[in-house]
Amino acid sequence: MTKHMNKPLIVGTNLEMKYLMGEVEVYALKGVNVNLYDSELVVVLGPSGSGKSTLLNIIGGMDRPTRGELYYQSQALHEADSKELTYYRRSEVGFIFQFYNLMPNLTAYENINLSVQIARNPFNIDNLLNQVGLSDRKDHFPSQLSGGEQQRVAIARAIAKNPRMLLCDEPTGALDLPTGRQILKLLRDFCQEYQKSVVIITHNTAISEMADRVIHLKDGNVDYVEENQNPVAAEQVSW
Ligand SMILES: Nc1ncnc2c1ncn2[C@@H]1O[C@H](COP(=O)(O)OP(=O)(O)OP(=O)(O)O)[C@@H](O)[C@H]1O
Repeated sequence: MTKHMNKPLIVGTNLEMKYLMGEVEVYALKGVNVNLYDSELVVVLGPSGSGKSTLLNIIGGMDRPTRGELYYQSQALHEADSKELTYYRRSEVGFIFQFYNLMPNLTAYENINLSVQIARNPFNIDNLLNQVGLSDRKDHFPSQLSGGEQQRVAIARAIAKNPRMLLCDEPTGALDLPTGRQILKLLRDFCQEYQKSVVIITHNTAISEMADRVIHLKDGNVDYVEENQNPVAAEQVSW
């Protein structure tokens, strides 16, 4: 695939994550290799406990691997100090979670503005609200919005700072099918229009049909990787 002829944005080699539970060592990742590219939508699929969130947290600079190497372009994230990781998270990574994580006391506009204020080269908030179909809801508080609307605000907030990649943890997990499709379409559009890297972790195998690449995790390892030459449109995903 031509995309993969470009230099990868992220190169993770032999990533290991070990937790100590009292005397017991738990390996959430056991030596995972992963590359991410611009303009590519990757789905990470795997059963509960297979290491999906751990991998996303490492790629997003929230945790450092206990072994292995992780590069963002030429930056060695596995060796970065917490200040460097904070800067990386702020400027390069947008996060989207299952339960939106909006500030309840701020309006839709103000929630998005939070991320704009820490950005070097942010997008225009009104344009983004328009793009996610929420111009008429900008002054609403999260409690006045449906789940799908809240998730659209969360996506606008993650995109607003113009990150190089979007990392999404079960972004449609709390939504019905039509609303979930709208969210998936926004993620695909962001990937395509702005040539950004999008990673979606999920239990939902149906979502993998829209991915350019699917990484299957099993018990802390990459089980296998599939490439979709003809990913389906987000509107056609069904579960
Ligand atoms: N902070 C932690 N301390 C100890 N063990 C942890 C910690 N975080 C994760 N683990 C363990 O690591 C393994 C992988 O967890 P992880 O959350 O990455 O899986 P997951 O695939 O995202 O699961 P789910 O789909 O249920 O969210 C699990 O066995 C989990 O219990």
